[in-house]
Amino acid sequence: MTTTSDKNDILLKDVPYKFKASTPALLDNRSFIGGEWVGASDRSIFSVYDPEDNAKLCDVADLGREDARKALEAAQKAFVSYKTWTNRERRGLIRRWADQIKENKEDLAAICTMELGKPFTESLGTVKYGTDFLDWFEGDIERQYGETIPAAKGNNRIFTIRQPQGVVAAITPWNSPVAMVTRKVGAAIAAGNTVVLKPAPETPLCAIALAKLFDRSGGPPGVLNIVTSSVEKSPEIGEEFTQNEIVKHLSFTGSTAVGRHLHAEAARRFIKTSMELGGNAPFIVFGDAKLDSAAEGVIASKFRSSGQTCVCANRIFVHRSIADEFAKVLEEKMNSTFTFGSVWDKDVNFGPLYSEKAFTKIKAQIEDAETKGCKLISSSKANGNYGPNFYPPTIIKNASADMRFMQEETFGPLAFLVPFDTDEEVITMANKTNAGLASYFYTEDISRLWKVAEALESGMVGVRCGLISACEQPFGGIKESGVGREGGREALDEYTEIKSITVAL
Ligand SMILES: NC(=O)c1ccc[n+]([C@@H]2O[C@H](COP(=O)([O-])OP(=O)(O)OC[C@H]3O[C@@H](n4cnc5c(N)ncnc54)[C@H](O)[C@@H]3O)[C@@H](O)[C@H]2O)c1
Ligand SMILES: O=CCCC(=O)O
Repeated sequence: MTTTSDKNDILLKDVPYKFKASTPALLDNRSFIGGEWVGASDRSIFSVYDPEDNAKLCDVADLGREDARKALEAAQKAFVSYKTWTNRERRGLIRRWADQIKENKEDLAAICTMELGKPFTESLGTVKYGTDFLDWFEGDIERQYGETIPAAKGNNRIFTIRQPQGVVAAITPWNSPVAMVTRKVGAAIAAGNTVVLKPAPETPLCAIALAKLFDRSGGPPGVLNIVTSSVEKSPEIGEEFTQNEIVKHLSFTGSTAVGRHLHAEAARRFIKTSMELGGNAPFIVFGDAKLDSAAEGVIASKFRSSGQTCVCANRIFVHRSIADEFAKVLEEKMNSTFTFGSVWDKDVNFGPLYSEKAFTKIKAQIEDAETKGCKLISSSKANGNYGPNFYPPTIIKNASADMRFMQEETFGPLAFLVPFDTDEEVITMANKTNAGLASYFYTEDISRLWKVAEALESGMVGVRCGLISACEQPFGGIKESGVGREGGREALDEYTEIKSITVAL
């Protein structure tokens, strides 16, 4: 642990500006509690690194359990008045926040590129995706209807209303530091709750920037609070979130292992949870598929964000009759799709992995596949030096069920191709995982389309499309991929309670 010696608030320094920021004030390294920008009460800090070269970007306030408690108290205080806001007033706030993000999209994208290593053009896309959620929630806020229910007793009248839950504690991962925040926090605030957010230690700067924009939009103090923390201190914040009676809803996006732990802890106090966890998506190319479009689907699904999304294809099953031809088509498309280079170059569309840890995991999966006799084909243009965490988009032919990738998320740009013979066999293989987030398949047969879509055990299915993520879609998984849905018309329901009111006439 490092400690600042001067004063509580850590001033931003030593952040290399790799872009011409029109609003440099967006970049900050402090937390945000009750409308104040603060450092850790014990003055500790942690470092954030640039995935492109592993160089240190800056130090950030490393808050602990006491600070998290203060943030929860600030959120509870703010809830007292925020819950009286009309839906139209909340709608205005979400609108202004979305507008602020749109006005500052280049700065925010640049911060995303700095801390995540995402190519700048792709970061702009992720900022747009993040803002789409706020646009969507804004549209839904005024449609939080109740019902009237015919009563069995003649003199009674029953109706329901929806009310906010109170203080929501939110935890987000590093891999999508803008959209995972707006998708979760935007819905909670739109529904009338107040929030304490703990962003990932690897990518806290986007969350801080989003809070700055929220502040500028007239967000009242305490409605959104940010508690930044290191890897080491995150568990104590998790403990405070699950043990403090102020928290009414714990909303987590991240790995299944951490989600399982937090879900169990939250259950002790019957805190409502939303759990958006890991995936292990199957992607099936049936023998009748159009190979060009299936290959485009693989590229969209597998290689988006260098393979680092929860919905990335993880296991690609290809019918044996077309397996060789499909690998060839995929290789050609990969060669013509990707441009490598500095992530700040606007033409570059494929970046490094987010850390050395991720790179090591990919290498282990590759070694496992090579030991078991697989052939590797990497994108032909990827032979420059693109930094220590760069791994090129790669096809692994003739992969088999005994390999590591079948049971663990790859979270990197490795397309494992597994041949199959029958529909029954491939559906059994596709469902043979504890995860159930996304699945994809390509076929031209309408009867197979329905049967397979119904048989796949996942919360989301992409049929003849590799990119399914959208604000209007209920996003979430079954099995060990989580509980609840984010986005879609279900989103605000997650953050409200139904109250039934019976009136005797
Ligand atoms: N289903 C979805 O919508 C979705 C979206 C994005 C990412 N993910 C999943 O997230 C994972 C990648 O993200 P990650 O590596 O950041 O996951 P992670 O579980 O390691 O960390 C997620 C967050 O939890 C925090 N955390 C870790 N241990 C904690 C604890 N004991 N108490 C409180 N907080 C704790 C981390 O600091 C981080 O903020 C992948 O498995 C991916 O599939 C899922
Ligand atoms: O990584 C997970 C979320 C990305 C998405 O919403 O598509």
